[in-house]
Amino acid sequence: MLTLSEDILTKTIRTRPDNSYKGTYGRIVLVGGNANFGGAIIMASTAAVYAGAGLVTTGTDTSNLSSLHANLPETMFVNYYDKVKLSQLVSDATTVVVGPGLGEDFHSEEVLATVLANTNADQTVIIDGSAITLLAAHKIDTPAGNLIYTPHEMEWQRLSGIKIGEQTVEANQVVQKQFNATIVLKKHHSEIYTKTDTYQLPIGTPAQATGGMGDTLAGMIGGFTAQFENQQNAVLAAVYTHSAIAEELAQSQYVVLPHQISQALPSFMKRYAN
Ligand SMILES: NC(=O)C1=CN([C@@H]2O[C@H](COP(=O)(O)OP(=O)(O)OC[C@H]3O[C@@H](n4cnc5c(N)ncnc54)[C@H](OP(=O)(O)O)[C@@H]3O)[C@@H](O)[C@H]2O)[C@@H](O)CC1
Ligand SMILES: Nc1ncnc2c1ncn2[C@@H]1O[C@H](COP(=O)(O)OP(=O)(O)O)[C@@H](O)[C@H]1O
Ligand SMILES: [Mg+2]
Repeated sequence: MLTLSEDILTKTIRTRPDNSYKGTYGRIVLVGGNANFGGAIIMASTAAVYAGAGLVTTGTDTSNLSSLHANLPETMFVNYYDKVKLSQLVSDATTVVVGPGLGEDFHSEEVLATVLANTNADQTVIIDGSAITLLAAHKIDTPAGNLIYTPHEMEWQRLSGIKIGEQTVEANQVVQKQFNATIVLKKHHSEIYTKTDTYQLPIGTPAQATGGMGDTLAGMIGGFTAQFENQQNAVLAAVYTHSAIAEELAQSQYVVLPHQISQALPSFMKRYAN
C-alpha cells in the first residue's frame, strides 16, 4: 500500500490560466438532502463551490431551498422530484455527486435511479452516503464511466458484504476490482482503492469525527474532479486536503466543523497552486 503525501497537492492543484471562464472549471450537480437531511447537501454543495467548481447546481427537496440559498447563493437549485429537469441537468453535467442526506425511502430510491439513468461514460460520478446504502439494498443499474464510492466502514460493509472487522486491504481490493470503480474507504487514516493502486492517508484527526464531515468530502471530491484533469490525482488531492485543513484547524480547536473546512479551501488551495 502506498502512503499519500503532500506532493499530491502540488501535482494536482493548478494556477488558473488567465484565458479561462466558469465553464473551464466544470459543471457539477449535487443531488441529496431530503426534508430531514438538508444540511448534508448544503455542506456538500458548499464544499464544491469553495473548492472552485465552475458552475454548481443542487438538486434537493424544495423545503431546503431558502436555507440553501441563504448559506450558498452561488449554487443553482432544482427540485429533485422534477424528473425532467433533473434528468436534463445530470446529462449536461461534467461531474455528479449523489447521496449526501438523500435518505433511504421509496422517493430517495426513485431520485437515485433517475440520476444514475442519466449519467454517461464521460462523467465522473461520486456516490456517497444514502446512495451507497440504497445501492446495497436495491437492484439499481450503475452507469458506465468514472465511478467513485465514498463509504464509511458500515456503508462499505453494506455495499461490499465484507464485515467491518474483516475489511483487510486484500479483501477490499477484490471487491474494488469487481466494481471497477474508485473506493474511498473513510475512517481514521482512510484508504483509497483506485483502478491501479491502493493508498493510505497518513493524516487526519478525531476532531473530524462530526456529522457532515463526509458530506463535505464528497463535495470536495466533486469540486476537485470537476476542475483538475487527472481524475485519480484529483480524488487523492481532495482526500488529502480535507484532512490537512482539519489538522491545521485542530491545532487550536477541539472540534473542526465541516463548513470551516470549506471556508478554508480557497486560501489553502492557493498555497499549493502551480
Ligand atoms: N446534517 C445532516 O443533514 C447530516 C446528514 N447525514 C446523512 O445521513 C445519512 C445517513 O448517514 P449516517 O452515516 O449518519 O448513517 P448510516 O449510514 O446508517 O451509518 C451509521 C451506522 O453505521 C455505523 N458505523 C460503523 N462504523 C462507522 C463509521 N466508521 N462511520 C460512521 N458510522 C459507522 C454506526 O454505528 P454506531 O454509531 O451506532 O456505533 C451506525 O450504526 C447520509 O445520507 C448522510 O449523508 C449525516 O452526514 C449527518 C449530518
Ligand atoms: N477519528 C478520525 N480521524 C480522522 N478522520 C476521521 C475520524 N473520524 C471521522 N473522520 C473523517 O470524517 C469523515 C466522516 O465521514 P462520514 O461518516 O460519511 O460523515 P457524514 O456522513 O456525517 O458526513 C470521513 O472523511 C472520515 O475519514
Ligand atoms: Mg457520510
